[in-house]
Amino acid sequence: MTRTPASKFYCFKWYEYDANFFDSSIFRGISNRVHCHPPITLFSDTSVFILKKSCYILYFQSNFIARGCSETCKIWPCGLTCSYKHRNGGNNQTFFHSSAHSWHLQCRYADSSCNGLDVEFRALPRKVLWDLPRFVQIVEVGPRDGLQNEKSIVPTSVKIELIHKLVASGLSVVEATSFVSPKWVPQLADAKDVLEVIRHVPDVRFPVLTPNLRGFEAAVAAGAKEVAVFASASESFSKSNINCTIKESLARYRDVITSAKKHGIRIRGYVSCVVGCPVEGAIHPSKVAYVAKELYDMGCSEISLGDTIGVGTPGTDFVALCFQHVISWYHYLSLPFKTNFEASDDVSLFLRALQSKSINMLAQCMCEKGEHLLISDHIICSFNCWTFFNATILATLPTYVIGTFTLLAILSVSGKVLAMLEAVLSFVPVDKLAVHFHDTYGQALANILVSLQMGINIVDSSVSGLGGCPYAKGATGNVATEDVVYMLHGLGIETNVNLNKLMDAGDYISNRLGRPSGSKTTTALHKLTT
Ligand SMILES: CC(C)(COP(=O)([O-])OP(=O)([O-])OC[C@H]1O[C@@H](n2cnc3c(N)ncnc32)[C@H](O)[C@@H]1OP(=O)([O-])[O-])[C@@H](O)C(=O)NCCC(=O)NCCSC(=O)C[C@@](C)(O)CC(=O)[O-]
Repeated sequence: MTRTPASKFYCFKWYEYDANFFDSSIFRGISNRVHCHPPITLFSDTSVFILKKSCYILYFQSNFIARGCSETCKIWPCGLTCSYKHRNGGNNQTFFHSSAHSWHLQCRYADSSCNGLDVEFRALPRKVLWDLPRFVQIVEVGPRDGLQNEKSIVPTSVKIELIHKLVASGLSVVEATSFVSPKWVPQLADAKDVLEVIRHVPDVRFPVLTPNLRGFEAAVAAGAKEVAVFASASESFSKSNINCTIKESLARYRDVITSAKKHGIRIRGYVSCVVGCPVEGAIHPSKVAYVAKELYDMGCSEISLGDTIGVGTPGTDFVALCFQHVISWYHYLSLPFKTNFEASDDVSLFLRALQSKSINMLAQCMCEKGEHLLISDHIICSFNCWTFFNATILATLPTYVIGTFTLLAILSVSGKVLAMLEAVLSFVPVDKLAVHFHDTYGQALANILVSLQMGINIVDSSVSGLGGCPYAKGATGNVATEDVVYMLHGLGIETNVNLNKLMDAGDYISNRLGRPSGSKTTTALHKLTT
């Protein structure tokens, strides 16, 4: 299986089947079914395919599917009607499918009426879950993120016992506490006492939060071997959480990181509000990419992307899909770029980026020029994007209109996890990224799954779903570690965590806090055993 990272197309050969496959009843069954649907002419969401002597499938992200065979190899832009020559029959036939959900329809349809499609069904999991990691590193944040929001002070001994229980379940990274101002977070005023006891536990990493040099020095004095700095992609949240602008926070963290490097201390970097902010609403991916890049360039060994208020949803939206289509059209038609968009040089630059590369470069362009581009927002107001959903019209529109449309599409992707990840991945290697989802809207597991599909294999979570940020109004707890482990094990992904022991830890802290566990897995399994 090969992957073309530059364009974010995924291409893989249909390697189970050789050319004989196309003569088989399976293929004929599918193709007959497909022909029952009207051929598509426009926007078949993400279906794009390459055909050679054997069959290749090429698709955007997790969507597909179209297939066929031909003697020639050609990449078709999304949504074009495609004719191909069947190697035996020689008839030209239209073979694209027509809608975003075509894949599901196709399979179900085939199941009810075609023989021999079992093979097709057995291949399903591989198609859907083809790129998941084998191992996921869980970063347990319960003792810090989970407890920091608790109103009544949890005794230090309880915090220490909780950490021991979490470690006993197999968790090897446990964020233990914060060396922040006790005036700001009174619950964690005992950071030194907690760390001094647990730091002797072998083979476990205990990162602690440090908001400034003062916190860093206190943490090192207490025996910290790993610290975490926490910036925000939202200016408003930065002010309410750490009382400074994003720029000021990055300057502070530069000092912390410089000092940490001297001490040989590992640094984790957080970016908060990566999809939404309680004050500013949707956060543009370019802002997240900018902060993540800064932290990474400074020397953070891992960047954790936090959906602080849990508003993110996994998917891209229809407008964003259209954005992808626009790019395809540009590539396919090699449209000339009349940079007659006189509004600003930045827009011209942006259009050139659009012409030359993929969404990655656009994200980069947005990151560097984002401020100016956003100023150009008014330009897009006069356009109604729905007018442009027809690809034929798109192809004939003056370049600047398409550019405008694209701006609109980009602006509309805010609040979506995939778009955010894609922007960040332009700057930070995937193995240096972690995700940190609060579960306010019940989207955390879905967001984790798409993050895994994007190649990320470090996931933050909190035992019993404890947590919430004292400075993020309305935010509830992190996704429960028990639920994450249950899902990962269900997917066949290793975590080295024993779910029963983890639930013990969850029960322990829930009892101490006097409320039921926030983990659905724990609740369900307890019901079974009582
Ligand atoms: C950054 C500050 C300190 C600025 O706070 P400030 O008031 O602007 O700073 P200051 O320098 O004026 O200090 C105020 C007082 O705190 C003291 N102080 C100053 N620094 C420290 C320190 N390190 N340790 C102990 N004490 C400290 C300092 O000495 C002074 O004491 P006073 O002179 O008034 O007696 C403050 O805003 C703060 O501590 N904020 C932390 C807030 C916090 O912990 N939020 C939750 C964590 S972030 C989060 O949850 C998000 C995350 C990471 O989980 C990811 C996600 O979900 O998105």
